[in-house]
Amino acid sequence: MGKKNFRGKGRRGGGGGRGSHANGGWRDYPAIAKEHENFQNYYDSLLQLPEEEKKEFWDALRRDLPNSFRFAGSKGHALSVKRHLQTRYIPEIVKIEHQDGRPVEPPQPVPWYPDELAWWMTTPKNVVRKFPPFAAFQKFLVSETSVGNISRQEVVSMIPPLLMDVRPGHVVLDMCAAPGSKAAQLLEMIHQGEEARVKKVLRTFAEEDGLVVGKETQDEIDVDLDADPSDAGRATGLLIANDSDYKRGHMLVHQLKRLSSPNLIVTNHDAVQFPSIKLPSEAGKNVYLKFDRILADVPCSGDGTLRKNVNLWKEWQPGSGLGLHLTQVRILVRALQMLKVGGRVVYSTCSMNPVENEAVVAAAIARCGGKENVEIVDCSNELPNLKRRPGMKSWKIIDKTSRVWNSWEDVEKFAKEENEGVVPGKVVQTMFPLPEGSDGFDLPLERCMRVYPHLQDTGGFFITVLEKKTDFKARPENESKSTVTLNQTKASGQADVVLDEESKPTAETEQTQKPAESDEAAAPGSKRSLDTSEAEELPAKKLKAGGESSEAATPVVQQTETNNKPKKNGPTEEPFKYLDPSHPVIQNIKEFYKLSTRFPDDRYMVRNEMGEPAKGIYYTTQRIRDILTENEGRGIKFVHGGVRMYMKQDAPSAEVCRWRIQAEGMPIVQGYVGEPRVVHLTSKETFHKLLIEMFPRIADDQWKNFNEIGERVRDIGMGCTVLRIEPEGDDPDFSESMALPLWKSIQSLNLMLPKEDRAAMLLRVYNDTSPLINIGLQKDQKNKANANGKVEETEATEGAAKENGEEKPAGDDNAAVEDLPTPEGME
Ligand SMILES: C[S@@+](CC[C@H](N)C(=O)[O-])C[C@H]1O[C@@H](n2cnc3c(N)ncnc32)[C@H](O)[C@@H]1O
Repeated sequence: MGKKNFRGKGRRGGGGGRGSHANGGWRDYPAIAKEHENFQNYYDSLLQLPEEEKKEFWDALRRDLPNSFRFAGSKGHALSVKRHLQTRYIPEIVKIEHQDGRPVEPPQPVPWYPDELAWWMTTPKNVVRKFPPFAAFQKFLVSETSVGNISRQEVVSMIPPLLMDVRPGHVVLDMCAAPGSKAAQLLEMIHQGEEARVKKVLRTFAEEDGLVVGKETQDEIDVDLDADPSDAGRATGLLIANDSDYKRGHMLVHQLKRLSSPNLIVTNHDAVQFPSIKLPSEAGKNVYLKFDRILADVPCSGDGTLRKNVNLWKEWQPGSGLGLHLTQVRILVRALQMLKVGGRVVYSTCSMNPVENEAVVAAAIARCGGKENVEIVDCSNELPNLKRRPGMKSWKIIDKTSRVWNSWEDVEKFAKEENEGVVPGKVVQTMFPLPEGSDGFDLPLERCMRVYPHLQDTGGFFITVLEKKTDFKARPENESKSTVTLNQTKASGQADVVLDEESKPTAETEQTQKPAESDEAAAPGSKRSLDTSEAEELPAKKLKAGGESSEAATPVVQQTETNNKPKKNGPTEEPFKYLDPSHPVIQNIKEFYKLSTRFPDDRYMVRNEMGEPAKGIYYTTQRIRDILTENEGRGIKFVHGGVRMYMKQDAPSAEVCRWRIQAEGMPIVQGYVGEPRVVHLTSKETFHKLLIEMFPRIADDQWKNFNEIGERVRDIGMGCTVLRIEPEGDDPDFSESMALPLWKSIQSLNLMLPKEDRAAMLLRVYNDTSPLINIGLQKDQKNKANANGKVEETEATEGAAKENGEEKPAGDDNAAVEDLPTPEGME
């Protein structure tokens, strides 16, 4: 391929070097004026950057954000997808030139991300999307993103999970998780090493159980079985991904489902009142879940995202962050309460405003009893290549009228002397740095981390890692140490939401906690919402003690958030009902697939009130089973849990199990499926045929076209089988072992994979972008063209037609519709 210039409507030439050109020279549409006097003045005075750095800071904020992505999924798989970027796409990208002849900068690894699994390039997303020379690369990005192998994520957003130190077996909560890019990283960490561990364990009893597990891999040799040993190598960790917004919660489910993890639960709660999750009782005592790691990536004003959300240049308001401060503190306090001693909370925002950052950290630590109870972890040795600045120790507050306040004392004075006791909109004491000499003044806030746009060409971001040193009872919010009378705070909506009695639906207390904090068992369903977008709208209130209006009696009243609107709740979710292992369907599945008795059969679950298998059977970890079972009827809003493992299917005869293994459940169960239901494939060519052809025929000797698996697919019984792909040879594009569901019917075979998965594999393994061939449909069309109307062949299926978006053809009722299933997600 020769050199390629940009051609197209948006072409302007120039720009594009990392950090060197104001707009990259790509854009054609009217630019938003990237100016905001107040905003600039505030941050200039706040950050106190040296003059030359100040310019770099603002120049960076005005530039397009680099286009970044992360290779996701298990490490081995992620590395193999990364190899394609390096060997196939980068060599082509470097041939592309700007109009002025400068070469395009190819994607480069993000310097601080482990294993070079995160990459970025200066060419903006919209250019890659629109310009023909990038077409193949764009296809690769889209295809791998659609199947979950690539996560399009801003680089700063990748930092918090990396600082959480999540290990296999950990119990993790992501309190504000939607849309889920950080949750996906956390889930990957929980599963780290699982594939190799499971294989290592399977190998130990493979011979005894008559299982063929293939060659021993290097990963298997290297893996540490002790990292998560208790469940035959399977990951035992748990991620609860929560978001208070129901719709965003579903985006979260969509994003995380692609990882097919039985270790994931998605919930829909206000993080401030995240409910205590009950575990099976121990010695007659109630036990509640505590977390090893919690991510509090809280809602924020987002002024660090200016490069991505250019509208913020217009929309930024002085005091944008003020309305969120209290919610942020409450979320962080709740996180610290739910943490195990020794556990970590990572608090992060995409805001640069200390009122949402250091002030929140300081206020939360103060409520939790100070630095003896909660330590700010020194992370200076972590991610050494990440450039950052220390957290601030002093700052000013700007209110919504642009008035700048140096201290809470000034605010009180103004309120009392000039404003009839009313504090300027939403300003509260905890927003200010602690005065010298006060408790907590020596908190090492410099350990907080600030990422500025000009340091490494990113968005602005704030991260702090906190470690719980001991159990504590959090101080109620209204127990202020302020000299200001705050006894009206209940009336103004500042009641202690975590601890208050009315939010407890049951009389249960957490026996795992010290008695002092037993009231932490906050319950679901409390009436109080703290959705801050609503709180932003609240008018300033003026409250007077006892209704009187003398100056001396006028307390200073902090305006805070209240709740007057309903939460964005969704419909009631289907219940989660676990099946008894003796259920005839489970027995039938075990028998048909000759499942090893070592595979747990007490973790199968269905999603209907009857508790009977109807459409799908899901699988979860044992811990999730316990959680979903114990908390039934406690009002906890679980919106997702479990991996679909078996789907109901029309079967051609009574001997064929009507429950086929679903692709997403396959990695979990495949190693335990008995040889009678396994087909071993080793050749790249055979796999290509199965990927590109839907419903390829095996009847009339056509099984001979299937090379090494021909005889096997001719002889194996009908129904679902495990197709184990065990590449032979040293072709790096065809080197990954995998297991996929293959359906055998009388006349044909079909890989039970959604179309986008087939297309992604064709692209990845064969660099093939040709369309899929639906043999079933071709046959059907041939039949219809047959003027006699006699349908001689039965292969064309309703499912196949539907899969192509067609209605079942009229008159086809005569056709003996065969047993070909259409994979889920193909319709
Ligand atoms: C900064 S975003 C989180 C981004 C996410 N962690 C990620 O990496 O994709 C903040 C999220 O908090 C949610 N949210 C807002 N208020 C909340 C509350 N009180 N409790 C829980 N979630 C909340 C919002 O719906 C939003 O999805």
